[in-house]
Amino acid sequence: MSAMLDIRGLKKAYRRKAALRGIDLAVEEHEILALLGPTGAGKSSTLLAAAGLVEPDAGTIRLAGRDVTGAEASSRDVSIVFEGFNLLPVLNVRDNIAFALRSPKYREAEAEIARRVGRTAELLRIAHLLDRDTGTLSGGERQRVSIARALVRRPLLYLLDEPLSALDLKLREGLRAELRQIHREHGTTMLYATHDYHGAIAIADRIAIIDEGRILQTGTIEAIYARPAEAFVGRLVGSPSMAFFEAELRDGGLLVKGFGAPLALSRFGRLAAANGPVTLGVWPEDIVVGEEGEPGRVYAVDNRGYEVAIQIETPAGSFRKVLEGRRPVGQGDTIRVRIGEGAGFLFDATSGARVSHQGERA
Ligand SMILES: Nc1ncnc2c1ncn2[C@@H]1O[C@H](COP(=O)(O)OP(=O)(O)OP(=O)(O)O)[C@@H](O)[C@H]1O
Repeated sequence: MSAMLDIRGLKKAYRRKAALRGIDLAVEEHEILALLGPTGAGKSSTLLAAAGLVEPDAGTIRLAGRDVTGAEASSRDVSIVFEGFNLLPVLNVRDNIAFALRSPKYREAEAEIARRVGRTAELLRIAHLLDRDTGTLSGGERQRVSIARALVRRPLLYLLDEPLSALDLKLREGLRAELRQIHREHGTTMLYATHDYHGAIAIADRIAIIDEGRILQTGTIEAIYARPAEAFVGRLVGSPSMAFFEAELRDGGLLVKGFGAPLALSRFGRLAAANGPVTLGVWPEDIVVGEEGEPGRVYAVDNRGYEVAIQIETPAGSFRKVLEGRRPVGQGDTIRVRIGEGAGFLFDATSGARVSHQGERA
């Protein structure tokens, strides 16, 4: 299967400051790929380059097998939704949504346009706004109209850049479900940029993690959980994200700062280094909080009614974890933590690259 969008070695600098440092990214046909990364990671630049709105310094971009690296934006069959709004102020909502369908490129029949606009407006719950002036809309309404403008077309690829950021939680969840519904019905292909982990896993088939202009890892969320490529991946995924502990490989064991007994190394599989400082990363779900194990202190408690999110401090590092129950622990409590059997990954203390290889063949 060839990719719908295939980006190789994409580089871009703005005023000699590198924003993209060799992006490799493939979006398969009919998939939703989330591009997940913190602010300034290069998400928008990647999408703009794919749309032909930013000229790359190096690399190639292929769309449905065709090399479009130097091609005009208008010749690429993509639809883009940006954080900023792209509405035409002189047209009402209906004509904004219909705009692309009336362009010389599409020139759909008016009856077909009316049908598509009506259906899309219904999906996005803006049917009651169709005759309104775009200038009179709220931020959330404008964003929905903007998404409708993109979705009314059937391009090869949708590029969505934080499309739901201006919406409140309920609307955001509703729209996410609707985007997935449109995806199911039409087998669309989407590249969806976001800094929101929950949003990414809720909508995407696969996730590509981006930081400082590089893709750190691409895969299903299960695959990323099973084998995070770098410590930074653990910081970006999970809810809460990965717990990190300062540790040291010494004499065939792992000494974790402040822990009584060393951890056996067998759990970590093949190791790249024999001795020296490492970072132990553990998914919070694999840390047991209770009566046994190493000492820790509850630093903060965030009550959520039926569960609590707590921050726990240990001599080797602090981490967040969710516990069930109304008030299982209180702020300032001394507790014990135990790292579950076979859990944890080791990362290079400086570069953050994973140095343990559990579950992988030597
Ligand atoms: N037109 C521009 N001129 C100068 N620098 C830019 C320009 N566009 C982006 N940058 C810089 O390039 C880097 C990547 O920006 P980009 O907008 O692609 O990141 P992002 O991941 O989309 O961030 P955000 O989530 O904040 O939108 C940042 O350091 C940004 O400041």
